Amino acid sequence: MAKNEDSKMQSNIIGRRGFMLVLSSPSGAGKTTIARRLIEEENGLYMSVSATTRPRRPGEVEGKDYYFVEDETFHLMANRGEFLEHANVFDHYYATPAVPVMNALSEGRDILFDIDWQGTQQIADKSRDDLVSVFILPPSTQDLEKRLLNRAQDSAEVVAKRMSKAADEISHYREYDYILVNENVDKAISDIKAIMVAERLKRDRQVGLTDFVKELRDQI
Ligand SMILES: Nc1ncnc2c1ncn2[C@@H]1O[C@H](COP(=O)(O)OP(=O)(O)OP(=O)(O)O)[C@@H](O)[C@H]1O
Ligand SMILES: Nc1nc2c(ncn2[C@@H]2O[C@H](COP(=O)(O)O)[C@@H](O)[C@H]2O)c(=O)[nH]1
Repeated sequence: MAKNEDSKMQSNIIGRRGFMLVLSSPSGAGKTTIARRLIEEENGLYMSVSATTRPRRPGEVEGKDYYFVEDETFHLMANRGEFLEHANVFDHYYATPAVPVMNALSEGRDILFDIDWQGTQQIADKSRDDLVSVFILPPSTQDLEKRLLNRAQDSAEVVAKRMSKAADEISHYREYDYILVNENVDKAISDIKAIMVAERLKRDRQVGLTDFVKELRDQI
């Protein structure tokens, strides 16, 4: 599928600061599925690759899905201030390396995050204006459990633990800018693309706007 170039063109003329597009949801609602498609289809959108102490799942690739690190390395990096946010989720540590994100934003690239509500709160505290947050709900609890089981990548015990935390995760939906029910993946993706188009046009993100408008007016 061709990548969407439309909203990039205006950025090239005026100059734009990137944003952080955060997806959160209870485990299994579909963040990873949606994120992979968005990265494939959206020009100018890049995935933030988190560091984690959780064991690698079959098929996961180091540096693409996660940076898999030992507990000791994780805490060393956290103490050195290398993370934009970090949290303990389902008994493992997860964190967003800060440098790639900061570079991307200033270069006008948008960054996609698949992180939990704790990380989203930390990013909102540090950098609210750069944040666009989307909370994804499953159509039903039964669907959520079915998706976790069908994914077939976690033990029954892990699935049960994730289901038991779902209500807590969902209780944070009010902290997000946009709420989507992921019943149909294509619809969820097209809704997020619509959000991105609108967010790319926000006046405050268009850093070259004053100069551009001045030039237009001077030409009249
Ligand atoms: N709209 C949908 N309809 C049916 N199945 C879906 C839908 N969206 C995602 N799935 C499936 O549900 C399972 C869980 O999806 P996914 O791994 O993307 O969830 P997640 O939110 O990233 O979970 P986690 O937080 O545990 O990483 C996958 O097998 C995926 O193919
Ligand atoms: N606060 C953060 N949460 C993160 C990060 N990377 C992933 N996550 C969240 O953890 C759970 C579990 O993920 P899984 O890959 O083990 O299924 C899920 O809710 C992710 O959104 C991060 O860097 N920071």
